Amino acid sequence: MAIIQFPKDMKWGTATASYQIEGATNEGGRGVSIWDTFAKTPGNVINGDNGDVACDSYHRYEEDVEMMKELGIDVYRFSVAWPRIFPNGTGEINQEGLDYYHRLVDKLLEAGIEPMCTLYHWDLPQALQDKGGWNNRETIDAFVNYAEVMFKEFSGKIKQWLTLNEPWCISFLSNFIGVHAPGNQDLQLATQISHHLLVAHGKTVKKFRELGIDGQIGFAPNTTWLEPYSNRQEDIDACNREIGWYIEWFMDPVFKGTYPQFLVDWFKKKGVELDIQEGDMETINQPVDFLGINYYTGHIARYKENEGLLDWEMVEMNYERTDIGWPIFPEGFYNVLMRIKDSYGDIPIYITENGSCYNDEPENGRVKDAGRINYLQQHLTALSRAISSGVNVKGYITWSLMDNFEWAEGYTMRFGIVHVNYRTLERTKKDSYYWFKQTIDNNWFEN
Ligand SMILES: CCOCCOc1ccc(-c2cn(C[C@@H]3NC[C@@H](O)[C@H]3O)nn2)cc1
Repeated sequence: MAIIQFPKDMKWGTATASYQIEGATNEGGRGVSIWDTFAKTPGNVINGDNGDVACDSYHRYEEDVEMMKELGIDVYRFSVAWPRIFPNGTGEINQEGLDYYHRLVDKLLEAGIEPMCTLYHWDLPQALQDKGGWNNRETIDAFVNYAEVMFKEFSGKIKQWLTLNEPWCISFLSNFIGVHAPGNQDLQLATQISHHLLVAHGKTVKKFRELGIDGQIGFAPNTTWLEPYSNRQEDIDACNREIGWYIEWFMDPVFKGTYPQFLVDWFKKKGVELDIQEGDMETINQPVDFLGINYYTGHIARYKENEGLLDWEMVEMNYERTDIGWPIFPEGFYNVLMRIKDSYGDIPIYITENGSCYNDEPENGRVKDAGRINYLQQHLTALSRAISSGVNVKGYITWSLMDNFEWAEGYTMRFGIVHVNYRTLERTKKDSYYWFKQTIDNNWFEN
């Protein structure tokens, strides 16, 4: 057994997102989002699930904050539903929407918990989608306008801001692979959207600086790791393309001001022509205060000609998998963090999402989610290794505080350290909640 110890200033937290937990989609003046539309289109979400009720956190946020206070976390990462602030994306501000987030943030501050606000976690106002969504450069300015309102309204209360959650999911998963809203399957469209997202991020960071807001700002790309099946260069290159699609495609523009040429060339071969306007790359290349990193899984892979977009295939190595089918691959977590350190230096990093899907149900009021505890132990050990190797990790925020709407998987996949009964909305703290509480309290755990 080993003691895994963390730095004394390590921050611990939990994460959620508006569409996944709030419910009350027709309340408080909220406008329609693309996820309301997508989820209500038959076939898009398992069981036809949608976010109309979700965890009802719009009404139950006080109970949720109490659970977080008992947990002893330092920071709570939540997202704001843009359609609650601007029901039509732009134009008239919905005061009821601002009021809800003031209630939430005030409750967090009262509990001694730092709010970390994600401005965009996928619930784009449908009115903007109707005008082309992220493919329309006007949406960039609409986003900056929305962000400016939030910065001014919550200045002094919220001091940790994230512009975008998982731009790879917003662009490629949602507009090329097509399993998330709005469900397009067009590589040119998706790649152009990825560029517009980065411009929106850069313009928002510039606005944050211009306003002189007290606080820090970053963004939260999702990452993955592919370990080459062999040391053949074709296997190494194939893994590099997939890792780069998540990491370098989004981080090189922000930290280096350029797209990774090997991927630009690869996409060009696939017929993609990026429309980059004068000044875009300088806008994107704004210094950020910290980098959010989301990591869940990785696998072994090898080159396979003409397979998928990037010519690789997964090699089944019988890794243990979580209930959503993702391999448990903690070495990938370490490797991702080391790759980022080697590429981008000592940028402060928050792990803004890491967690696992286990669908254990309560028995006599207890949820024995040993699998989730095992996943946390393995990944926090990998994180400790990365910190010992010099990665500048400031905090660890687990996904998620509670079971919630897991996008196309609906309510069938549970990522929470707190169980939610979606019929009664009763919350039940799982064994992993108590394990995480002890780890936070100690700032170490026994592996
Ligand atoms: C047919 C091919 O299908 C490919 C599916 O490809 C993916 C990739 C990645 C994901 C994914 C889901 N999550 C968890 C969320 N992160 C943000 C938060 O809202 C969590 O709910 N992270 N990555 C899903 C699907």
